[in-house]
Amino acid sequence: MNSRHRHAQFSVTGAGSARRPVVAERQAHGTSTAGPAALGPGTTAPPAAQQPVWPDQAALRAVTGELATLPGLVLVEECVRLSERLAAVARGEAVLLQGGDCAETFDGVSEEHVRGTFGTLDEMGALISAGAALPVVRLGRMAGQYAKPRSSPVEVRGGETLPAYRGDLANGLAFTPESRTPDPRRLRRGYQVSATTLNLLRALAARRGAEFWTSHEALLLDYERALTRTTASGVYDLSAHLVWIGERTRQPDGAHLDFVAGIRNPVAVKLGPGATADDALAIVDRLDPDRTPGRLTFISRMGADAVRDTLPDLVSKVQASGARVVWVCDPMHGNTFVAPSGHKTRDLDRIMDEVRGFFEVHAALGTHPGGIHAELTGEHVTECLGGTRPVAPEDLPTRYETACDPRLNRCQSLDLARELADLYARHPSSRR
Ligand SMILES: O=C[C@H](O)[C@H](O)COP(=O)(O)O
Ligand SMILES: C=C(OP(=O)(O)O)C(=O)O
Ligand SMILES: [Mn+2]
Repeated sequence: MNSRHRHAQFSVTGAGSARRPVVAERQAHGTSTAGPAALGPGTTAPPAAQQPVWPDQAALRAVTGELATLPGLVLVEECVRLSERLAAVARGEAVLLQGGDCAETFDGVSEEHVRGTFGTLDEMGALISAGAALPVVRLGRMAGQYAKPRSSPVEVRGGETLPAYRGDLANGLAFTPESRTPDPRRLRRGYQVSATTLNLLRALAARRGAEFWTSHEALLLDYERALTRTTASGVYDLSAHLVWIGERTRQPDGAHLDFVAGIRNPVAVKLGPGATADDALAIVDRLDPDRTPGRLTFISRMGADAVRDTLPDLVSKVQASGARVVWVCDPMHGNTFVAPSGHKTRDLDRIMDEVRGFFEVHAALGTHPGGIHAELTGEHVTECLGGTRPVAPEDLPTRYETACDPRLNRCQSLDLARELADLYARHPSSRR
């Protein structure tokens, strides 16, 4: 990874990000409204939170027009097959393992990096599969995870204020006015590097005759819409097999839910500690009106302190609605804090605690803990604390390379997988 990613420090307060109400982001400075491609007479575009403000609209139109003519990155039949695999997860017959960088970077696409994440997910999957005695569906946060929602629209360093980094699809990480100005040509580069990554992933998966799927947050709607195609089987976003909507953009009347309601890919939505059962039920009605197992995944990211209190009501009421969604635990985003050194970090003990809480909730309700969603890398970075080869607070500067959130390194990822294997083996619904 490029040295410019080292020592990334954040002036924004990371500790409370899980507690920030979703609506607070809606009117944030620097947020533009991106409407649907075509609107009927008298209709208005739903507001889109967390969009970059593109200064060059003509360049944006040119790039999105070009992307709209290019082949999709994935095939419709692949998306359909992933829906079938996720239906098995929803029925309790498989486990979902979703992971990868918080933010992929264009410069970070190397064979070593892609192999590292792929191999880590593969090893984790083998461990979890053995513990659960179930097949594991491997889904990378890869080949398109290039857009980031932010707590603050700006970053302040040494008295200078610039737009926050919103992912390589929007602007650059370097703290200069040129780099931080959103550039629509990045959308084309994002398509190209996603294709490069996918090419390698397909080769790695084929070598083992394994299935591997791709996913990213469908945040930057100009990009997602440009890669959406109307096919004989319906409308699909062919930028990835699965796309998800994040905690900051799941407003019921917002453009992001509106977008995924219109596509047939399997989709996921993050639910933070402020989410109510009514919020979840409204999302079910909107995205999964036919109650199709595999269509909708909820990614719970409550935080270790909240998961045991907040999750039961959501799971039981969604279950009572007749929906058979996949429940996945993201134990990363509710457990973020800033270390005294200024590094945004997470402690593996807290991550494990949230995972255990997630399993306890499902054990009490008799439902299936569908899987895990983690930010991780195969490299030996020092971004999260703890583990059997422990990273201590003083180690954080050694290899802190993430462009956004702290990732588990390979060793910490395997620690997590061993814990999951154990939890599945002991879970009441386990086949053992
Ligand atoms: O993954 C994403 C981060 O949690 C999100 O971008 C917010 O991070 P921030 O609080 O550093 O802006
Ligand atoms: C921004 C992210 O998560 P959340 O929407 O849960 O905050 C993420 O997955 O990187
Ligand atoms: Mn993240």
